Order: sequence, then C-alpha cells, then structure tokens
Amino acid sequence: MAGCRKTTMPWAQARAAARELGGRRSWATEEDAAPADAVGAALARELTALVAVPPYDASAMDGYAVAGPGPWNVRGRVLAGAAPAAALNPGEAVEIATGARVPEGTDAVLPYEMAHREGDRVHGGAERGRHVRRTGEDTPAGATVLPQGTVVTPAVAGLAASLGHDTLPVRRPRVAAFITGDEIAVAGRPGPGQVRDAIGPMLPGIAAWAGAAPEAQVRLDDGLDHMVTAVAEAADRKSDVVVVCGASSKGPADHLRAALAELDATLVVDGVACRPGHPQLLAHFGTGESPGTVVVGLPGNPNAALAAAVTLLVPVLIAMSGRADPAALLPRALPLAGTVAPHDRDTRLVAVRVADGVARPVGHDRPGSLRGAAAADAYAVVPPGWTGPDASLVWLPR
Ligand SMILES: Nc1nc2c(c(=O)[nH]1)N[C@H]1C(S)=C(S)[C@@H](COP(=O)(O)OP(=O)(O)OC[C@H]3O[C@@H](n4cnc5c(N)ncnc54)[C@H](O)[C@@H]3O)O[C@H]1N2
Ligand code: MOO
Repeated sequence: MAGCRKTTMPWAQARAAARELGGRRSWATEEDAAPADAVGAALARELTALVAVPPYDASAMDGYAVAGPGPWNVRGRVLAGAAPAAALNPGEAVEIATGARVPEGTDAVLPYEMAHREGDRVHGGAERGRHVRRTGEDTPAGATVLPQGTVVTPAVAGLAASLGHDTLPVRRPRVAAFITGDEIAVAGRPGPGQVRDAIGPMLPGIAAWAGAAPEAQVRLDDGLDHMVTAVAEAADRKSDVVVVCGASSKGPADHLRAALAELDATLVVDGVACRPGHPQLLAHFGTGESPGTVVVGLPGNPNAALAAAVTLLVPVLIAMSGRADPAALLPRALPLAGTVAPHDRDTRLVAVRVADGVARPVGHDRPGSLRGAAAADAYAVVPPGWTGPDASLVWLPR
C-alpha cells in the first residue's frame, strides 16, 4: 500500500480532523423530541424552566394547613388537584394532602403524626414555614437549569417535563450503515467461504454511546455501481453519517474510494497510521463551510473496524451532537503492564483491561479478532517511539 503511505494521517491528527468536521455539521443534527424519546441525545440549547417548580404553594406532608398559633378550627379538607380552599384566618386550619394547594394565609403544615385532633379542633406544635413548598422555591420560572450539550438521561427527561416541556431540542446524528463483502453472511452459521458479519452488530451500540441514532443497516453486494447508488441515496436522505464497512482498502472489491470520487465527495482522511485500523476513510459531501453527509469508511477486519470507529466515527458523532466525550470521566492515561513494543511508524491500539490503576493487555487483539476487545475496557494508545510506562487510553464503547 505504498501509495497510501503518502497520505496516511497520524492517529491523533485523524481524531482531531474528525472532531473538527463533526463540529462543522452540528447544526444539521437538530430535532425536537419528546422528553422520553430524547434520552441519550444531547441538548441543542440550554434547558430553561417554562414554569416554576413547585408550580404553586403546596403542602409537603399529609396533615393540616394552619394559620397563626394553635389550636385551630378545622374548616374542611383539600386534596391534590382540587380547587384551592378559601384563605385561612389565624386560628383556622384545613386538612390537606401532600401536593395539594395550601390556602392563602397558611403559615405551616402540621403533619398528622404531630397533630392531635378532637372533633373540629386540632392541636400541635407548628413551626412557621414548615412543610410548605413555596412556588418556585426549587426553580423560578425562566431559570436556566442545564447547559447546552447535556446528555438527556431519564432524570433530565423527567425534569424537562416538570419544567413544562413537551419536546426538547436535541442533537442526535442519524447514522446509516452499509455492510459490504460478498462473503459476508448476516445470520446463522456461515457456510463455506462465508464470514459472519461482526461489524453490523457493533454499530448501533457505538452510535448510541456517542449520542447518535442508528438507521437501518443495509447489506450491499460488491460492485462500484451499488456503492455509488447506496451512498448517494443516503446523502439525499440527509443521513448525517454514512458508515461503510469493508471497502476501504485497495483490493479489487474495495469501491468506497472510487465511489466517493465519482460522487465528488471531499476526502478528509485517507488512511490512518494506526494498527489495527489502518485503511479508514473520512469524507463529506457539500462544501467545506457547510458540509453535507459525512462518510466514514471502516476496514473489514472487525477489530480494525472497532479501532477505526473509536478513531473517526465516535469523535465525529460527539462533535456533531455537541456533547462531552462519554469517556471523559475515566482515566486518560495509566501505566501499561507487561512488555509492549511500539510499532516503528504506526500508533498501536492495544486492547487492555483496567483494574487497580493499571492497564493490562488482554491479547487476542489482532485485526480480525474481537476476542480481546470483548474482554477489554479500553485501547492503550502506543505511539511510535513510545517508551512507557504510561499510555493514554481510549475507552471502548459500552
Ligand atoms: N494490499 C493490501 N491489502 C490489504 C491492506 C493493505 O494495506 N494492502 N490492508 C489490510 C488491512 S490492515 C485491512 S484492515 C483490510 C481492510 O480491508 P477492507 O476494509 O477493504 O475489507 P475487506 O477486504 O472487505 O475485508 C477484510 C477482512 O475482513 C473481513 N470482513 C469484511 N467485512 C466484515 C464484516 N462485516 N464482519 C466480519 N468480517 C468482515 C473479510 O472477510 C476479510 O477477511 O485490508 C487488508 N488488505
Ligand atoms: O491494520 Mo488493519 O487495519 O490491521 O486490520
């Protein structure tokens, strides 16, 4: 692959190029989603309170809303969702349920446990202000509650609903995938000369981890025409990213590069100096200022495809959705156990398990094998000339 050597990009530079390209297309990935459907996506704008929380002065306990010093005359009962009771005068009380609107004039709520009832009178020690949740005491209407880029978790979805939102503006890139290779079988035990697709099953989880929405995967027959048609259709559909697996090298059936040239796409990365994952591609339609669909070419060897996905696909998706890297809370570098020799030109991505502050190679991480990655937490990044002992880590999607 001598021709490829000239354009092969250093690993760290390739990741930076992917982030930079994704950032240029972030505007395109916005949609409005119902809070529950938004889980996993990133907020495209800050979250503000459309209503105050609590939305009205409410009781925090089941008991009696009381006004002034006791004992109090009990005037009736208010349940949550009911019309507000008339204002209390000092010496009056209403029986009240948690979440019900307290009448005007309420000074405190006396929980049943602290109350002594005799007919229409109730006694007890009520501390002024106790057990009344005042309008907006948690969040006033109009307050900014979460910044743009926050990942919507189940708690964020519930919070957004409590703040009055029916939909949320989120960024969630749509990722189409094409699996190529006439030898690839997508179900069952592979027949003679066949290989079971091991990349397609990884992609939805990788996409979701990076905050994207996977679209249907399509199995493509080998052939330049098929590739041109499929990629052009995905670009017309405005998929944000098209992932093409197993057509990025320079063999007779590797048509991605030719298809991109025929479709006039701009090639940003053509080969990355890493092992595994060497033949990977990054390209886009549209213009430099306003990129259209982004194309990521992953190698066919499954561990090379995973390495390429963490190199180009994950950074592009994270930048498109404007969220923090999901691995950002994990250690960035740790001592690497054992004897790991650097490659002379390429960055090695070594499958490691992380425990007790040490990264330990797990083996079985040749380009064609996912055994190592399946047992690993991260790839240790071993650049050319590395002397150790610390290696930076790129965490595997989980
Ligand atoms: N002359 C050269 N040949 C190759 C080079 C090179 O530099 N010069 N690089 C090798 C490396 S490294 C890789 S990685 C592969 C990448 O090739 P492709 O992306 O074009 O993929 P294929 O050739 O179609 O397949 C490679 C290998 O992977 C198997 N495969 C393909 N798709 C899948 C899938 N979805 N699931 C499981 N396995 C898959 C396929 O059967 C092949 O065994 O190129 C080398 N060649
Ligand atoms: O370098 Mo390939 O990308 O080893 O599998």
